[in-house]
Amino acid sequence: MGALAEAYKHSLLDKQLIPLDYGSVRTLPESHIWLDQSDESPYVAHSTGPISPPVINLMDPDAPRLIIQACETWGVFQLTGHGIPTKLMEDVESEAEKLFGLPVDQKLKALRSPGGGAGYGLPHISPFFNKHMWHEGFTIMGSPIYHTRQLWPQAYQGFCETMVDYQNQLKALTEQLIRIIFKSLNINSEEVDWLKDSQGSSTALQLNSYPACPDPTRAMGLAPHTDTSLITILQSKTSGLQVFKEGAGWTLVQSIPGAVIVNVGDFLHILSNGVFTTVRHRVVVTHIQRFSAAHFYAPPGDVIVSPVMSKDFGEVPRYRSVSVKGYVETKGKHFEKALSLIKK
Ligand SMILES: C=C1C[C@]23C[C@H]1CC[C@H]2[C@@]12CCC[C@@](C)(C(=O)O1)[C@H]2[C@@H]3C(=O)O
Ligand SMILES: O=C(O)CCC(=O)C(=O)O
Ligand SMILES: [Fe+2]
Repeated sequence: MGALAEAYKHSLLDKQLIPLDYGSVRTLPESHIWLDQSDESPYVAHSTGPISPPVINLMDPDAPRLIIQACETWGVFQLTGHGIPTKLMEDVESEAEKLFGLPVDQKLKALRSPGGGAGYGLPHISPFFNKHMWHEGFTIMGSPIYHTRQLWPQAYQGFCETMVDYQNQLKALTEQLIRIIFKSLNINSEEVDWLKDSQGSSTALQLNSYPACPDPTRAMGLAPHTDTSLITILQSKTSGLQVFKEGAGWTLVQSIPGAVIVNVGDFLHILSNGVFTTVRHRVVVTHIQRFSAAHFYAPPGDVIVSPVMSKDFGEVPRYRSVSVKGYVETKGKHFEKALSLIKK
């Protein structure tokens, strides 16, 4: 929990956004047609593209080098050999399927309150767009019990156990990756208090559902964004995520069974003085419903993030120092402009 709970708090105050009853919609409503938004149109790329992000096995002795390289070139890679049990990954997916399969009235009982971070609802970034996304999400920050009880007054335990187990394992995996990455940044993990005793770190688990869509090429699953995190780890059985790469455009990340997708977030971008790419990504939809689970990790709110200075990462800082809290607030107010607002 922590600082991430404050994300987009203010942008939501004036609008209560409620997901559609997707199951009952036969044609795409005007409010959900994105076609006119030129190069941002979901229609542009439903294909894989000639190149795609690297696949890295964490057990490979060469993994650290490959990870650093991927952070620079793509800002995203797929990871195998990560140790997250297949059974747990499957359970997360099937619990998500159960949750989003509930009747709308039931799901609305766990609706995110205005300005609240956790619960059921449309993406937090929705107020920055004039069209709605073809999406419904369930955000977990800290214990999932409060909102899950509203969904299943009696039978919330199985869901909660799976999510808590997943949160713990994903947090540990994220911290393992951070240690690898910090080495290349010349940061001694042993001297980073919040990493040694990660109590204060902020995490969030986002379950995403992209309902079956009657008109996929004109709808947007999740609008282009970069993540407000140090690192995000994503799982999905089905493809749908696209990443933007300079020179290649929007590229579909083909799902590999058992692999997770790791992406660089804004904080790692700042820390690396802009050398690691905070990857812009979005989600396309199809006639078939898709689920994903994204785990966000950020340092505690009062930690100051400043670009590291070295031969490899530059002698001149490209960003001003920011507190995690302060940046989350700037992102919530200015979204895409947040990084440029803290440029030197
Ligand atoms: C911890 C986070 C990170 C959040 C906000 C908060 C909780 C949910 C995350 C997402 C999940 C869906 C995409 C996104 C863009 C959104 O709308 O909500 C993400 C956002 C961010 O990465 O900025
Ligand atoms: O569903 C996906 O593949 C991506 C989700 C995502 O980008 C997010 O939750 O931030
Ligand atoms: Fe994302």
